[in-house]
Amino acid sequence: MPPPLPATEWLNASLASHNYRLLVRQAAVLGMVMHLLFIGVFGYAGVPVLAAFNVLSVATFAWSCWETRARGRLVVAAVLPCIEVLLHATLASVLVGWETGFHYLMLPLLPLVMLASNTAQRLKVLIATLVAVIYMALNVWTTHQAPSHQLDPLLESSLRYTNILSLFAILGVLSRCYLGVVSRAQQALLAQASTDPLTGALNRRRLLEMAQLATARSKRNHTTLSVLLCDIDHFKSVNDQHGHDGGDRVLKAFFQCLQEQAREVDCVARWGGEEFLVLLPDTDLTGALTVAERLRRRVSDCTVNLDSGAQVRFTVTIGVAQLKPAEPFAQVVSRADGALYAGKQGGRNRVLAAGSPVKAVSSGPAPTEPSPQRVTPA
Ligand SMILES: Nc1nc2c(ncn2[C@@H]2O[C@H](COP(=O)(O)OP(=O)(O)OP(=O)(O)O)[C@@H](O)[C@H]2O)c(=O)[nH]1
Repeated sequence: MPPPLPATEWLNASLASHNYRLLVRQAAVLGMVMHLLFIGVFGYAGVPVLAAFNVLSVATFAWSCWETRARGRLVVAAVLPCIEVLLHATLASVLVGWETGFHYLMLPLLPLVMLASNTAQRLKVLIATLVAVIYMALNVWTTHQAPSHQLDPLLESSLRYTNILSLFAILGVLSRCYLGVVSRAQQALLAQASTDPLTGALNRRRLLEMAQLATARSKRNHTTLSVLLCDIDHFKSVNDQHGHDGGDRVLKAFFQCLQEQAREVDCVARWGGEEFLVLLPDTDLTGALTVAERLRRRVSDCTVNLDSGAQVRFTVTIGVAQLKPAEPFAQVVSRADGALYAGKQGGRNRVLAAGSPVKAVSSGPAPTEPSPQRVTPA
């Protein structure tokens, strides 16, 4: 799992995602189509300067579309249409008047600039101020100066309503896009807050949340719930012999083994250091002991190949306990911990059950004592 990223970097990563690239490309294609139509409209209305400008606009949107295909040029692809909108709105307002509503298309530039995650705050404020000044200057200019081309009233209204509709559409799409980015970043942060960055296992905090739910469900539905507390044997010596990186590789391999043995409804969490806790809903002690023994065997068959060429074999000791009625979750963990401790004392590489009712997986008399019981000989 990659190291955790700060929130702003998650946002940047989301903005640079495939979806955002696609959105800019679609907007560029739409811009090309709209400006192709404007070439015809302004040609027909006898405003050759605007018709010619729209030829440039089509070229700009085509360029923007092409930039979305090149890696890392998303900023260029997004900035080109913004410059075009600013120039087009200014020119059109001066030549065919404020009433045509081209100035409306300048308004989405503000949220676009302010939400751009890679731009420095000062630059954002500068650009936003510039847009506001141009907008107001245009309004003042067009209030005192008649447009150089007076359009047919029907065409003027059609252009105005088209521009108003475009404004709503752009703001709607922008809001939807930003919401998507924020919710993806939120999900990523939530996942980060719930998992152990080294192995990808759930962390202790998340496990406790899930355990609270599982305990409540088990008590309400009168179903069983068990826990496995698993601790790698002599892990310190793995670190000592193969370095911390080697130890980390063993931890990851161990988590893989745990995941392979667990069902989808089970929760595997890093409880701390080289200790993992597995929560087994709808599982009684007998079932939990079976899972634990399978896991113990799987781990003892596992070989971790390190970059140094060394091969590491390791074993695990597992304490198993079933939740008793009315028992808090911390108590069942504490009993599993007691069994684990006894397993370590007894020689390691074994599965021990704690509490009552106790049943051994291996053949032999079923233990009757609530104290830790050895299930598997080392
Ligand atoms: N590489 C690595 N080591 C860790 C990590 N977290 C804890 N450890 C190491 O895990 C070791 C745990 O050692 P001990 O508690 O003495 O246990 P042990 O050597 O496994 O001995 P037993 O549990 O008694 O079999 C310590 O050396 C910790 O530094 C980690 O994230 N990565």
